[in-house]
Amino acid sequence: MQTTTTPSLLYLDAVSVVFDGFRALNNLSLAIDQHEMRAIIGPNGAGKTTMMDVITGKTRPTSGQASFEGGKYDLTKLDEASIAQLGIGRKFQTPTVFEMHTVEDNLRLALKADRRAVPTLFWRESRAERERVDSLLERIRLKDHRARKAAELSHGQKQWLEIGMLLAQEPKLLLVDEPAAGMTDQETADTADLLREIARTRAVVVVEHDMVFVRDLGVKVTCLHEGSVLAEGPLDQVSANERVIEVYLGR
Ligand SMILES: Nc1ncnc2c1ncn2[C@@H]1O[C@H](COP(=O)(O)OP(=O)(O)OP(=O)(O)O)[C@@H](O)[C@H]1O
Repeated sequence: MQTTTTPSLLYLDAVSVVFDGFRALNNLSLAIDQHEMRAIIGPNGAGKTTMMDVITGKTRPTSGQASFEGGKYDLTKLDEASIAQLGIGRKFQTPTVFEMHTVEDNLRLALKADRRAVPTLFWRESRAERERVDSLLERIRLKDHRARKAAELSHGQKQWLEIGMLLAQEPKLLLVDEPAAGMTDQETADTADLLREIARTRAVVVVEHDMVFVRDLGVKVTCLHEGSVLAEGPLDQVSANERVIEVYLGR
């Protein structure tokens, strides 16, 4: 692989993952640009989670290449912590916030884990920290809930808080797994807005089954099937693809 010539932020090249003879990913190639948001769709078992696992270093490809920042880093050679440190953040489907802490304390804790942070004396009181918490609260629409315990938030608000905690670490690429699952229609629409805002300054890959939400995102869509790309392009084009209808949308 010519790791130095690709301009993409994330580049998967012919990645295969074989579990006990079963090909969860089969020659999967995918390129994500800086500040691009991409929606990944596809039927159960298509390989979406396995693809995220390869990107984050949880699963090693059986063959193929995965690189980050225009080929600067070979993700297949790094462990999960090092990949997170490079600026790849992952949001799993179930929110994992500190329920007994307030919303703003959750964000403060996440700021301390800022992968770029230089240890600062009296960091707790620092004005920079307060400003960052305020700006994150604004962004994730929880300014009026800052002093509430995370446990008291709605499911959707908890998802936003966790996204805020990931943003505190200033990822270059944010991977988000089914953010709209279990959300109200309004929360779903707000989440699409939030992710669009986030994608102005970083890349976002969203795995999602909710087609209303995917339409709201208004971004390029990749449909996976049996571990490979079945179709890729604008949602209208992908959703008109006969094979996509057959294996996924027409169910
Ligand atoms: N650790 C593993 N060992 C064996 N098989 C696995 C393992 N992880 C995943 N698989 C299989 O690989 C295939 C792809 O799974 P994956 O979870 O990536 O699909 P998915 O597209 O995320 O599906 P869903 O939409 O249901 O989350 C599935 O058939 C799954 O059973």
